[in-house]
This record gives sequence, structure tokens and C-alpha cells, in this order.
Amino acid sequence: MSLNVRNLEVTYVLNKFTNVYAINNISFDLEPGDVIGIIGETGSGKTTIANAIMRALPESAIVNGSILLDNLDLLKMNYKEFRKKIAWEKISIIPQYSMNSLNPIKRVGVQLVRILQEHEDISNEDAINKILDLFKQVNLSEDILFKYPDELSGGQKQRVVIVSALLLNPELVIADEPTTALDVINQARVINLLKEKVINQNRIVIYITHDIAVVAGLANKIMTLYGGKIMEIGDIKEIFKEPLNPYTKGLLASVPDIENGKPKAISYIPGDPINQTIKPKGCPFYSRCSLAMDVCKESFPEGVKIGNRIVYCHAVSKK
Ligand SMILES: Nc1ncnc2c1ncn2[C@@H]1O[C@H](COP(=O)(O)OP(=O)(O)OP(=O)(O)O)[C@@H](O)[C@H]1O
Repeated sequence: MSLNVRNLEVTYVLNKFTNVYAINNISFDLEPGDVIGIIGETGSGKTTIANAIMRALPESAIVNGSILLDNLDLLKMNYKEFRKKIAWEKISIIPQYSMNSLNPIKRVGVQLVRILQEHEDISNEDAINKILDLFKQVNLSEDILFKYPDELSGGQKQRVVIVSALLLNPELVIADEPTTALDVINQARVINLLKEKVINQNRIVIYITHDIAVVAGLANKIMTLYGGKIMEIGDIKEIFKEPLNPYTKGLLASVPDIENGKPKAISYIPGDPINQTIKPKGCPFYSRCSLAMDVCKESFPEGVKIGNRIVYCHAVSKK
């Protein structure tokens, strides 16, 4: 299964006079086996991409472009059909605030069995065995099945949601900051589970995070996003070794280097994030970029393919 995002635009309508231009005409392709890390500072549009793919945007969002899953345009599907045929079974999401995504008035086991039985002809016993097998892998005990979400800790709830996203072996898993509420040991468990159930099975993972170190250990591709635009996308090794877009450079330089146990001084990208209520004409990073030229203010560059990556930057394409 492949995912092809074409000219995706997402605009949130705040009121008659104000829009937020969250995603501004982006395209990218993912093939089976791809694990892509999406990184970018807060507000860059990471969660909006995830929710657009999952058809989980609020009604205030206007979406244009196409999201093709093996040539099937998810944005054109009837919503009910999407929920029945695509959600959970083909694509699942571990949402950013996953702890709040469980139904508070149903026991955990009932919710999980229901997900399985809505999509598969499976007995209660087999469903429970399947759930318990995943529970073991994320260190959840059997008694959690009988509890209500509010009786669980934040970390336990998050692991239940992760289990729910993996139950039907979807071909694409979107993980939006999946390990935020977890301690390091449980983080490692969840990452191992993702590796075993999704990554090693030639499926696609979209992993959204602020933790670049985690992405480095999981992904084969990386996307840097700024102001709803892709700045650079492609092979993670090539980009980490030599980032070419100035924003990617700044983002990677701001990661503490823990090699030899000695954190390096944390650098940061000077300037403020852009005002996303103004429709961008040129490169959104223009006002903060040390290589900015006049043309950057006027137009967003075409992508340039260098090795196994695409860079969007006038300064790079001019070279
Ligand atoms: N429901 C909404 N209504 C209006 N604006 C929104 C809504 N959701 C997101 N936005 C705006 O869209 C832009 C992109 O937000 P998004 O949550 O996708 O960014 P993000 O990169 O995931 O940020 P974070 O790292 O903080 O999760 C931001 O300017 C945000 O304020």
C-alpha cells in the first residue's frame, strides 16, 4: 500500500475575517516499509497533516488536494464508508492527546473487543487473547480490561490507545507524539512494539515528534515542516549528515548532542514563528533565514532533488 499526498491545503476558518493557513500546498509519497519522522516547531502543521489523513479535522477546516491510498482518494470518500473500510483497518492513529481518546463510560476491554468485532468475525475469547498478547508487550496487566479509563494512570491510558491502534494490523500507523506521557522504560516498550508490529512488517509509519533522537532510531525518512510547508524531505541519513535547507539546519543544530554524555550548547533559531493568518506568498521561513534573498519573499521554490532527498530553498536551487 502506498500513500500519495498531492497539493494538500488545510485552512481553519476562525471567523468571517480570519483564517489560519495551516498546510499550504504540500505533496509527498510514502511506500510500504517507509517510516517517516515529521519534525518542526510547534504550530508548523504536523498534527493537521495527521488529522487530514485520518479525516479527523474539525468542521471549521477547509481541505483541498488529494490523499491517495493506492489510488483511492480518501478525501473524496463518503465519511461513513471511510470509518467502516479505512479507519483502524487500513490506517490508524495514536493521537497526540491519546489519553483523552477513550470512552470514559465503557470498560477498556469492552472498547477494545468492539473495535475488533466491528471489523472481524472474531469470538470474544479470541479477541481477548489478541488484546492480552498486545497488553503483555506494553506491560499492561489483564485486570486493566475490566477498568474504566478514569481508573488508569495517564501512561496506562496511552498504552491502551496504542494497543487499540495496532489491534487490526493497519498498513499505515500515524503516531502523533505517542510516548509523551510515558517514562523512559515504557517509551522503549512502545517503540519496540511499533518496531515489531508495524515497522518490521513492511507497513508505513508516520511518526510525529519533537524528540529527534527517537526519530533517528526509527525512521528511514524525515520531513521538516515550517509554516505548513515542507522544507526538506527524504533519506534521514543524508539529511542528518548534511541538512541543506536552512530551517532543517537550525532544527537539527538545536538538538542537544548527548554523544559521550556531554550535551552540547543548545542553539535555537532566532526570530518568531510566522503569523499563519496571512496566506503565505513566498517561503514562510524568509524572515528568520540567514540566506534569505528577495525572491524568497515573492515565491516558494520548486523542490530540488539532491541525492535521495528533496530540498525546498531558493538559496540551494541557485547553487
Ligand atoms: N482547530 C483549529 N482551529 C484553528 N486553528 C487551528 C486548529 N488546529 C490547529 N490550528 C492552527 O493550525 C496551525 C497548525 O497546527 P498543528 O496543531 O497542526 O501544528 P503542530 O505542528 O502539530 O503543533 P504542535 O507541535 O504544537 O502539536 C497552528 O497555527 C494552529 O494554531
